[in-house]
Amino acid sequence: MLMALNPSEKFDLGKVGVRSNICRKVRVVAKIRGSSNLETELPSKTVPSISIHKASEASDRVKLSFGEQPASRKEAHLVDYCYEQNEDNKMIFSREVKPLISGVFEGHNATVIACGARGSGKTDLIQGSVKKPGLAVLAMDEILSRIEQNAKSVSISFYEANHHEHVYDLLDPERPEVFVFEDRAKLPKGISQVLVRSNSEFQRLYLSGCAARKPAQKIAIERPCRSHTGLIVHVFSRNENSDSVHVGKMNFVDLAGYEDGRRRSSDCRVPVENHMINKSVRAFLNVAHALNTNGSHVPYRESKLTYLLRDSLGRTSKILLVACLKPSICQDSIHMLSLACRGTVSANKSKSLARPVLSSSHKGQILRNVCTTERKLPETRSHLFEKKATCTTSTIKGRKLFDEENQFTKSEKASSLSATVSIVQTSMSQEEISIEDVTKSSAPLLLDNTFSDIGNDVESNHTEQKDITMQSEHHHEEQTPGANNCSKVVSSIEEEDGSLIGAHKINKENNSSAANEIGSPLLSVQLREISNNLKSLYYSTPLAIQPTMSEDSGALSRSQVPTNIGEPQTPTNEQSMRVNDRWDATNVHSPWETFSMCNSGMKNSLIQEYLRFLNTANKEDLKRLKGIGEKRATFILELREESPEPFKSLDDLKDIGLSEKQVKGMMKKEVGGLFD
Ligand SMILES: Nc1ncnc2c1ncn2[C@@H]1O[C@H](COP(=O)(O)OP(=O)(O)OP(=O)(O)O)[C@@H](O)[C@H]1O
Repeated sequence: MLMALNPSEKFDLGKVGVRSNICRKVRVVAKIRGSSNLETELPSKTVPSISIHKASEASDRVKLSFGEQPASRKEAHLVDYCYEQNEDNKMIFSREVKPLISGVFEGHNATVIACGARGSGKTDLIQGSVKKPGLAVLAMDEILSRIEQNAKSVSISFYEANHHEHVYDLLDPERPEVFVFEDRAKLPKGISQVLVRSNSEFQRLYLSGCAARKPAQKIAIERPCRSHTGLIVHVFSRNENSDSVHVGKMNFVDLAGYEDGRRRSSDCRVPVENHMINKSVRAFLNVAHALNTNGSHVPYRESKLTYLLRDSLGRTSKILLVACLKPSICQDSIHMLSLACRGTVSANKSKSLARPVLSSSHKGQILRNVCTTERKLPETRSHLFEKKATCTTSTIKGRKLFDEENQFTKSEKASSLSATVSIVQTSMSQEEISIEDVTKSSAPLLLDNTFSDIGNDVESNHTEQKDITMQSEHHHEEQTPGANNCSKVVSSIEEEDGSLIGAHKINKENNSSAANEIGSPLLSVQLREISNNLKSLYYSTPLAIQPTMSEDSGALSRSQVPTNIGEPQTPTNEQSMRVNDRWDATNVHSPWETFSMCNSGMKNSLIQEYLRFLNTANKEDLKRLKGIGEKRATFILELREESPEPFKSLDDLKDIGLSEKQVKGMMKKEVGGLFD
């Protein structure tokens, strides 16, 4: 049962549409779909009702709440407007989409995103039917009528992305998988663009594209596999030389239906696709949230699709997010609505309510902050770890939270996480993250995953530091940014102890001036250095590799500094013990284990060096890498224009169209080449 507003109250056209969305970039509206025959037959008592209350007299914004309870601040969801069952696509089009079309002709990209639970009417909204056309069809009609007046032309692209985020071209009868790049004109390459002259032509193409996804969609008779679809409408004009010039584009994204990732299918399995699909749905909502809260970072890289559409999801684009709701309200609908309207409170107010949805690059920043903090603190490394264990009230709360959920078992993990949470709070004060918000979050899975990722990242970062520090003792401090950080940690320890400062300082100065002169040395040269480093590690004792801490201060002792890089020696028990003291998380006893540790350090250094190379090398040098040709090198440079350090992990190589397997193959080839 819906509590309808007085229609005259609702359609105060002076206040609706984009005009009421002054501070926020994304307009968020809800749409309650019509009831099917079955739903109409259900007695109203069995269907929880949606209550719609005007948020204030001055605007069209409404609060949605569910069930019989009166709307309180906690349970109400604020949206810019709510379209009820009797309000059809034509009305939504004229009030919401038509104003965006004018913007496209003026050069502003626009995006309409439909999100919601499964079966909430997203496809009905975007695609519609022959009798009741959807927003995309109505928009195309409008665009086609305008291009004639404005001497413009229009083409379309249509794609589908599955739960692995593989993108398929729906306008190509073969339905091939495409790797989508953008060229300098911001046009997607690798996906068909078909010129459209009339609406009938468009409908034929669009409907055949829609039909093309159906057979591949079915994985089981009862449960079609979920996927996202996207239509891009490109508007062009002709310049005096009759060349096509891209004016703007409009995207219609029909996101796959959200379904609780823990829900089991009829054969009692939890489908893996649930988790994957939900992740990319959330990526869109996280982008919308970041835009609406004026976040300093917009997490486009959380999903391939948000990255693909980033120029239509930017701060100058016009974005409409429609949260589709089933008339019979369900938990999935409420969850989606709560995520969709996170940023609607107000640009400023919502900052304090913002949940700590952390993107991978935020995590990267946090990890860098961990390193920087370690470097800056005057304490020795061991003191530092003690410090991490004593945390502020909120970090203790945070640790408790995760301990309770058995996210972390090792004490180091817990203390690393605590340190991370406290650093999140200091370094990301803009977002005002509070642990209470974490506990109250209506997206616990997301947060759990995010924080457990951070925990893992922090831990691997520590491991990486340990490994790299071993190498830094062999005067290769300049090898990687990570190694740099760690060597500085070692140096500060040395300074406290008063020993070795001179030698290291000279060495560092030499290295840094050499590095400045060289700029970005060739990867192969750097890899060779690491390779030589490995050789020296082969021929050194574990003690020589890892100077130990003196027992009371934890500082490096002069007597334990490696002086002898000669014949291999079997470590004594005492030496092994010291190794264990130094790296208390590991139990290194045998030469084999020591050797394995060296290898893992090598691998990390190689990866770091490879990424640094991608982030800094010039085009010609990039093309010397296996698997990087002219196109990819150009694309890498473009990525670097957008963000100075686009490659933070090997996973980021997916952005240049390389699969995990291809990346592994490339790394193997690079390393293998060293022994030629
Ligand atoms: N306005 C409407 N009136 C009556 N029934 C509707 C309406 N809109 C959608 N439906 C019905 O609701 C069901 C789901 O619609 P639709 O396929 O559009 O949802 P969806 O959110 O796209 O689903 P999915 O999450 O599976 O992609 C369909 O059976 C459709 O017929």
